[in-house]
Amino acid sequence: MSTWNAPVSGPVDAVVDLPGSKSITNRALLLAALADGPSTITGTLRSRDTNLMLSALTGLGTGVAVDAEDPTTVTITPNPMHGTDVYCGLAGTVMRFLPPVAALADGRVAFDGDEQARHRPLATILDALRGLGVEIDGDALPFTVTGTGSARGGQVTVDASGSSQFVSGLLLAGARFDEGITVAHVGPPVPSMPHIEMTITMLATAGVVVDVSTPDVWRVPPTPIRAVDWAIEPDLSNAAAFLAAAAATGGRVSVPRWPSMTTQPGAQIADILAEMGCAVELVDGLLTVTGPERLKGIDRNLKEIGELTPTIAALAALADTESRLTGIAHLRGHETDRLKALTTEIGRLGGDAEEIEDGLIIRPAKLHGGQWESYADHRMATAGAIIGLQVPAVLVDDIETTSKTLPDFPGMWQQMIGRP
Ligand SMILES: O=C(O)C1=C[C@@H](OP(=O)(O)O)[C@@H](O)[C@H](O)C1
Ligand SMILES: C=C(OP(=O)(O)O)C(=O)O
Repeated sequence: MSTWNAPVSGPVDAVVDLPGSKSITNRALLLAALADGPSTITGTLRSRDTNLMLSALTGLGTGVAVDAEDPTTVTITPNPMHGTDVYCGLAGTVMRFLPPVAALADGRVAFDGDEQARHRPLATILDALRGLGVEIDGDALPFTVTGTGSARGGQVTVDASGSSQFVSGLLLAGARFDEGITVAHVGPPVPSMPHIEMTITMLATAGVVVDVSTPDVWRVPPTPIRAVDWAIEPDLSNAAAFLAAAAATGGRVSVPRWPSMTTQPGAQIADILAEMGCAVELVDGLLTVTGPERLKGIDRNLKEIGELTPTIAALAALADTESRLTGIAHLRGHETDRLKALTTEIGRLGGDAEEIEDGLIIRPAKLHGGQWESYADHRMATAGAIIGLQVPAVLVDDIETTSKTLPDFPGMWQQMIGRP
């Protein structure tokens, strides 16, 4: 683990091409492994979270062939699945998406992950699978799923207010259950609904039509999952951190290959930056953000786009007016308790951030340099980098943790500010 002196920068002027989306990559890999034939995936994100998914699928028996010249082109060949050990790291998409897949394996699948991952909520999905007759030992990491080669499926009720990934996980594998699956949510609203839309849209592309005619109920029929040669979009949530650099420095950042239609909630960063005072334009797939002289705070419910919070909070700490970020109580169960982490770290630099029941209030304050802890959270590390563009001597610990979803964040950042 190394301390990284976040570089200060004047107005940036850069084009930043982002690697593939974590969320789309891990869904595509999983669907390909359960499909009715081989699939080739292009633009595959190769980062810690997606490499963990690839290792887990390999362990379960799936054929994985990586192109020798282009590691982002991966061919997946489905095979009957068997018992193995699955290491989840800190990846929500691995620890929540794979237990239903393990239920289809013939044998004992033992899951474990990083120390911090042992504190992320999992019981909801493990209890749901138990309710469908799957043998599971444990309520959090580490736990085991003992599969019999098939799963009955059926109807299950969950409280998914802690994470949309509980619903996505059940839907992604549900078509392969004997009776399909019907998931009903009962409880406070589900966060990150666009990520459930992403799941439903990708299932539809693979020939699985999810019935969404009743609110908060998702019905997946038992049907084959078609093989699809997926082309992965750039990661718009990671793009957000680079676009934020334009906002923080009064500079300009463009991201090519910005999809005209997408299920990625990260696309909403464009609206948010506009509301904070940036000029935003999308021309022929190139999204360009030009930062203002003075950033405005924002009053916004971020329930749908919780994963953008650290990026938005970093900008809020640099803004001239107060920000209220609400609808994000569930961030306490992300990679770390992000509400506590952001409040603590912004405060350590002299900022004024207050944790409220479902979010944060961030008031204008003069910031100074100091230590910025990452808590093994990639988005905390990038939030420190954003503040460090304007505030000298922000020392970000464990910058390597950004490799969870980006293979070379420090290199890309240096290149963006023109100091490779
Ligand atoms: O399904 C997905 O790919 C994700 C869903 C969201 O999780 P939560 O609903 O737990 O916020 C999001 O924050 C996470 O980064 C990725
Ligand atoms: C919440 C996140 O990740 P995970 O997929 O591990 O839940 C995130 O990337 O912001």
